[in-house]
Amino acid sequence: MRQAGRYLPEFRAIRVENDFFNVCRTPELATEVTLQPIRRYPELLDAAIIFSDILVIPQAMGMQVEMVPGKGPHLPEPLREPRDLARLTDQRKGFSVGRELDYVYKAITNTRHALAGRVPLLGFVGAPWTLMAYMVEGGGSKTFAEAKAWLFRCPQAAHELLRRIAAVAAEFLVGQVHAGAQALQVFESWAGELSPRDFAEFSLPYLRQIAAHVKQRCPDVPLTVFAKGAHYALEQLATETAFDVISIDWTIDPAAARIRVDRALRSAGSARRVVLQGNLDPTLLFADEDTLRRRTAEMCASFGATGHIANLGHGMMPAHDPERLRVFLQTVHSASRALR
Ligand SMILES: Cc1c2[nH]c(c1CCC(=O)O)Cc1[nH]c(c(CCC(=O)O)c1C)Cc1[nH]c(c(CCC(=O)O)c1C)Cc1[nH]c(c(C)c1CCC(=O)O)C2
Repeated sequence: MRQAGRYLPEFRAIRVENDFFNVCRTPELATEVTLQPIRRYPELLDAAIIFSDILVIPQAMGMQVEMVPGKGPHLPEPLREPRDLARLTDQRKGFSVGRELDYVYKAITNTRHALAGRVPLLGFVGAPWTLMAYMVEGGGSKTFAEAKAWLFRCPQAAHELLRRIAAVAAEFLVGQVHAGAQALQVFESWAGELSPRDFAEFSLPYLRQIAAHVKQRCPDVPLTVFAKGAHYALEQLATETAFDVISIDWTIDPAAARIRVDRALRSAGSARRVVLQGNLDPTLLFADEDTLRRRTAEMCASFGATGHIANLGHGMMPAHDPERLRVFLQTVHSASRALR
């Protein structure tokens, strides 16, 4: 998450001249920025993730989205009530996911060529609840009161919006595979704002639909879900969806997550193996090197020798030192060699 980004001076240099979404919309720039971390950490990163943002879907559905430096995403005309759904363009005649988001497909194809097989390329989307939260709040929020009020006050309109976002997201993921993405991730970054009951009603069904749609069309493409803060849903994600990988944040103990997922699969009589991804607290990159090494090795050991993709539990931060990230990456490799 934000493997490319402001912690890298070479990224900041490009952003001086270019607006965030201009980078997303210009295949050469998106490729350049996607490759920056791959070049800086040769042999250490096992995948690249296409430079884009989850908010390209609200844009494709007709909403204006700006990236305000130092503040994050801003949607100047948020959806405030159910009748605002009429402003969205996804149901208008002639709307096409492929046409609206063609620039992402071009960036993916261009980046696949530029990577020349060095590492696989990941595509991604935002999940419906997380995107709805931005579309209703108009940006980030401490409480998500506006978006949650929608869920409780107008559940039908909320489901209508979530269903429409899910349809666009699912088609967009398949299009990314056709453009060259070799694995996919779905970001439900605001899952933790929902109670288990509301996650079951407003998030899980759409995650399930997206996974089913993609798995039907692209059965061999690994599919990851990151539902930040949704510890309570580990078992459901493992047994009630088709995701191959569950990415967890640092508030779940890896060994406990492994046991819970395996137990849930066994009691559901499922023979499938779910991989876990995560989960170092990104703030540990601010610790001294010895602490970072020790905690990274502990994390790898806790996940176990197999079925783990090492990652941070959330995104890189602008103040992170790129050399500390190198220490993390080197330690992941040495720790996993030792485990095997
Ligand atoms: C919620 C979310 C967003 N975007 C994303 C999520 C889900 C993951 C998560 O929970 O963080 C996902 C995302 N955003 C970005 C990527 C590109 C791929 C990568 O390198 O990881 C990915 C996978 C680029 C980005 N997206 C953003 C940046 C930094 C902005 C800049 O360059 O000005 C990058 C590199 C901006 C962004 N975009 C978003 C926010 C909240 C922000 C502000 C964050 C901040 O200011 O640190 C929405």
